[in-house]
Amino acid sequence: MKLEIVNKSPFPLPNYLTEGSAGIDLYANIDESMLLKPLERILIPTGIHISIPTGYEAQIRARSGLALKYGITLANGIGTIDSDYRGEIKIILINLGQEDFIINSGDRIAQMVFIKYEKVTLIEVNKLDETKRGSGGFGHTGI
Ligand SMILES: O=c1ccn([C@H]2C[C@H](O)[C@@H](COP(=O)(O)OP(=O)(O)OP(=O)(O)O)O2)c(=O)[nH]1
Repeated sequence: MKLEIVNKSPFPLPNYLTEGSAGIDLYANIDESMLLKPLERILIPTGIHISIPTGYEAQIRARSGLALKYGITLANGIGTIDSDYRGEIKIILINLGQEDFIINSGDRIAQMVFIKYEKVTLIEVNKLDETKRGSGGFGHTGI
């Protein structure tokens, strides 16, 4: 899939689809370093704008190294970038660690993956078909 991208950051475009890597690293495009205290959230600009083909979305995901070493993850779990969004992609970081975390311009703070999704027509009914599981969930089969 080809995708148009505007890069207003000074950082090079990522080498997507090389070496079998699924995620494009996203860089913090900030004027000054920022401090993220434990349990604080912050919105970090990337300088990246994209035009995603209809039927696809981009997902913003945490970087596992930052999560494991510092507790730095995304406050929204996975960010959804809609195919009709033309604004700047921004990253909602949260510090779930116990130490202050400093974000410097050019740090790779998250990654972006492209996903094809199913178009769904919702059909409203009064009753659903029956299954063995029924309403059971949330560990009802034990651990
Ligand atoms: O981590 C994120 C999540 C979203 N967005 C942008 C792209 C997305 O298309 C738009 C709206 O995101 P979302 O649908 O998650 O936001 P919402 O809270 O439902 O607001 P809206 O009413 O604007 O849809 O914001 C980001 O830049 N980063």
